[in-house]
Amino acid sequence: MLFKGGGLPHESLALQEKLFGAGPDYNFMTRIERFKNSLVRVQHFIRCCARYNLHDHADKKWFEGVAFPNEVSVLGPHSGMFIPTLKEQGSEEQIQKWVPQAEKHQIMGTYIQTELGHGTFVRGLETTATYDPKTEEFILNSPTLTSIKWWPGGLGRTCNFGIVMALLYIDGKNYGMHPFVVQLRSLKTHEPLPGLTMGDIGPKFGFDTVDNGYLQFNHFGIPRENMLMKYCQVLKNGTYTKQTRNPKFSYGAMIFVRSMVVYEVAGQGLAKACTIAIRYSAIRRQSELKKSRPEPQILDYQTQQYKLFPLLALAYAVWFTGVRMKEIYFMVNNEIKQGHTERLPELHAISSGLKAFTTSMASWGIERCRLACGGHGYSAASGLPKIYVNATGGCTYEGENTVMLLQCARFLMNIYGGVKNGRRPSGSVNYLGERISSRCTLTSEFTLKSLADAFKHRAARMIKEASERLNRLQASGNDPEDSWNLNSVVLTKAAEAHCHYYMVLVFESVVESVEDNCVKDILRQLCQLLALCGIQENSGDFIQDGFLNNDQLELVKQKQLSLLSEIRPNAVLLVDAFEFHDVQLGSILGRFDGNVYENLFKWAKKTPLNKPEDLIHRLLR
Ligand SMILES: CC/C=C\C/C=C\C/C=C\C/C=C\CC/C=C/C(=O)SCCNC(=O)CCNC(=O)[C@H](O)C(C)(C)COP(=O)(O)OP(=O)(O)OC[C@H]1O[C@@H](n2cnc3c(N)ncnc32)[C@H](O)[C@@H]1OP(=O)(O)O
Ligand SMILES: Cc1cc2nc3c(=O)[nH]c(=O)nc-3n(C[C@H](O)[C@H](O)[C@H](O)COP(=O)(O)OP(=O)(O)OC[C@H]3O[C@@H](n4cnc5c(N)ncnc54)[C@H](O)[C@@H]3O)c2cc1C
Repeated sequence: MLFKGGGLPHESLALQEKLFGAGPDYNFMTRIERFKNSLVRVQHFIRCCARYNLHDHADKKWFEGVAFPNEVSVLGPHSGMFIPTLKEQGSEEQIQKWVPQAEKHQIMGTYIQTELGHGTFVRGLETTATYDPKTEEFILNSPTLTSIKWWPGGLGRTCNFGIVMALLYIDGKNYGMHPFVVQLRSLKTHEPLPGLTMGDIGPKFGFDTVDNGYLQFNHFGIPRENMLMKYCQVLKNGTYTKQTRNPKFSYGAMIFVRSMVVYEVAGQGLAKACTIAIRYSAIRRQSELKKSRPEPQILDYQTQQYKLFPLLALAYAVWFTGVRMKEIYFMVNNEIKQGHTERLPELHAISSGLKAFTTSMASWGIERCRLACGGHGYSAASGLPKIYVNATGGCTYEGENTVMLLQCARFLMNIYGGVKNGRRPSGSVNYLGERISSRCTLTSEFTLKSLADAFKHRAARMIKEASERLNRLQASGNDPEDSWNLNSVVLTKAAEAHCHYYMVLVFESVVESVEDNCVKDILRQLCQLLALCGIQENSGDFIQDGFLNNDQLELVKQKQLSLLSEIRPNAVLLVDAFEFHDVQLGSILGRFDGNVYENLFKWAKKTPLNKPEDLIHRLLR
């Protein structure tokens, strides 16, 4: 690991200091300046990776965090979607043709699926790719206004290639959604190729550094060899062949990004927000805790601890869960490459569920961190608004969270139905094969095992009840689709309970794996706090069937509050342990040296509005 802990080559840091510190500050730039500045950093990043021979994924990711603090560059869709889709869905010949060019950034690609009229419902997408055996071409077309491709990152001005998801038609027959490699722009002039209308979709809530764009096809021909043909082929004469029963293999890129989003977006975003809010809360002194005593650190107020320490525990939980999610993705993906696709449904379900669960929790948590920092939290100097607007995009892209929870719920209903027919579940849903014990083992000791068992009980009960309610709705005369819709709120909650249990279980396993007793004790406190807050915030789920009673809930609340003061002495160390470099944090409130006020004043004086300009003076006269 070359860079972990900030071993960044000096000139890159100097560049980052210049770009963020001494030079034009992101916060003082217009959208176009931010976009152009990002492109400069993309070029610098690519040169540094070549110069320092950066190939290790973790090193590149760390360096990306410095080069693009709390923002996505066009490298996101290029390396996170375009290249993986080529590798996963391309034939050997196609991989050889395009992947080397893409990895050398000779071509820059994106993933082009969403349309003006459809994003969630992939089967409702309208762009067509009609095979013409005479010219041995696919003719791509946007048949309607709503079929215009809309949102893909980098599509507006930057990318010259893309993977286009389109409906394959041969001899009038619709074969469904397939991926096609499409050159979008001339490699010489960078102008859109004839038959393509392209542009940027305009300002957004965040993502200022990415040109999310639109693309309209007007009977645009591409060679037959440009349909990615690992799993399905179209022969010269138009014959369609396929090597997989599962039509969802073409959805593979989405599973990859969902699996990465848990760590890269939710985990990193929440951990950074906690770092900023907790460091600032140790710096900021305000009000009077005791008469005639100095103003205390705001971190000494119990309410401030109650706001931030559960989020710190959550940040650690999402971080560990994101690491586990990546491990599972690469393990199952390797199995699939060897033809073993049995675990694809579970991978789809857990990646959909955790992507939704963690990005929702992280968005809520980042905003709570901002609110805990008073007025300076509302300043762009805190870095928190930028972290929020970029992280919260993860609740929508790669599958809107409600829809993703319903996909997870669909899998849970299938598994639960199978258990009733004698099938033994395994992996992340193995607990659904166990008898649900109504006996609560929680004691005032609050062992991690007893806490995890409480979340297991809650998830199993809610999944069972969702399944039974679905059956009752159908038994009372509703057709399957209406029954599903009338049960969808209950289904999403059951999916959330499953993901919540999964996250507590992962955290418990990490704590048990730690050998250093001091670290083990501190992480155990965080895991306990995570679980106790989960019980308190969802207490209805735990008392509904009598699993927990009021006395036990009172014990939960007391333990939760006592943990706050136990965690207080280590709170700053726990955020320092994330090892974010100041440039990665992008926050004056969260500076490692704690020198907030002096730098806040310096920063404010640099704002363009303070530049003496006749125009403004004239306006103000
Ligand atoms: C670029 C990032 C790089 C790296 C990541 C790191 C960090 C991220 C940082 C920044 C991100 C930067 C930019 C963001 C980039 C964003 C890109 C996008 O948003 S791309 C577009 C994403 N769009 C979607 O996700 C659309 C969501 N909709 C769907 O996926 C499908 O429509 C849906 C699954 C909802 C329904 O599909 P449908 O065909 O209708 O199937 P149905 O529900 O009927 O189910 C049938 C059957 O299929 C199973 N199934 C569904 N999907 C999959 C799948 N993907 N894999 C496997 N199986 C699947 C489903 O479970 C069901 O099975 P059963 O019949 O129940 O057995
Ligand atoms: C920052 C960002 C980057 C993106 N990058 C890309 C990219 O690179 N490539 C790309 O192809 N796309 C990209 N997208 C598009 C993204 O994938 C879609 O926005 C997303 O899939 C949601 O689809 P939609 O916007 O059409 O919302 P819709 O599908 O119209 O959903 C709108 C709302 O309707 C409700 N809803 C919809 N369907 C259901 C259902 N079945 N059950 C219950 N409720 C439902 C939900 O509340 C949902 O929020 C990006 C989007 C964003 C915000």
